[in-house]
Amino acid sequence: MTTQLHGLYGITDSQLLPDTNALISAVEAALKGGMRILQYRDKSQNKIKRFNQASQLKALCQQYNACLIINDDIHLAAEVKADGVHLGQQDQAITQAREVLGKNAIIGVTCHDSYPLAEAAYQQGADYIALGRFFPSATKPNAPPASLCIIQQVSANIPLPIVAIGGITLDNASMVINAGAHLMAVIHGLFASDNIQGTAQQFTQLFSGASCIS
Ligand SMILES: Cc1ncc(COP(=O)(O)OP(=O)(O)O)c(N)n1
Ligand SMILES: Cc1nc(C(=O)O)sc1CCOP(=O)(O)O
Ligand SMILES: [Mg+2]
Repeated sequence: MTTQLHGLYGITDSQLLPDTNALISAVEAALKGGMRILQYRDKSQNKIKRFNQASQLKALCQQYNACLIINDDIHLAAEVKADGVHLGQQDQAITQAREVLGKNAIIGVTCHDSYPLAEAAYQQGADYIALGRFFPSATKPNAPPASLCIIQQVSANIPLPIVAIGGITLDNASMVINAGAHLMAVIHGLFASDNIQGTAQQFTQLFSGASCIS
């Protein structure tokens, strides 16, 4: 598997897009606009809905040569043959994800504003480091704030792609890119847009050569 982690990283939100048809249409619009990495994030306990939605998103992402990452749930990632999983500091361990998903899986880890957490994630075999939140977030208003300096510090010392998250919009995206972020993880700034395809296109144009080939 050849994987380049770069560009727009859309994340679904079960409150913003509760209906499966609306979810699939919104994601397809973002894929048409150039998004090549998608995270399925649904905090509900509805296993059947989560499996059905994640399976449909896997097929859709495959159609567009895009990666599907599952938030929090290593076993759902395995069940739907997703490309990887995103783990927070309160989620399961990287080693456990690697054991279940194998060496080619993409494992991303939330490191907030912390260099020691980023260093630990790198040592434990993470594939990308997520930092944030950089701007006020409509989706997760209580996420701890991060300064742009952490992007510079991590990119200077750790050879992994950096994902910036939290309140990212077309207006502020260039700040995280200029600081050294390789991917922008976006929920509201993408999926709450009236024109998701056009917004994805504009985010994608901020990068060149974004792709995720499996
Ligand atoms: C790309 C990306 N970065 C950070 C997060 C947040 O993960 P976590 O801290 O586990 O919080 P939840 O998303 O699970 O509420 C993420 N999901 N994706
Ligand atoms: C899921 C999540 N994690 C964050 C963190 O800082 O770890 S911020 C966040 C929400 C991102 O959504 P939006 O683009 O709407 O702000
Ligand atoms: Mg989590």
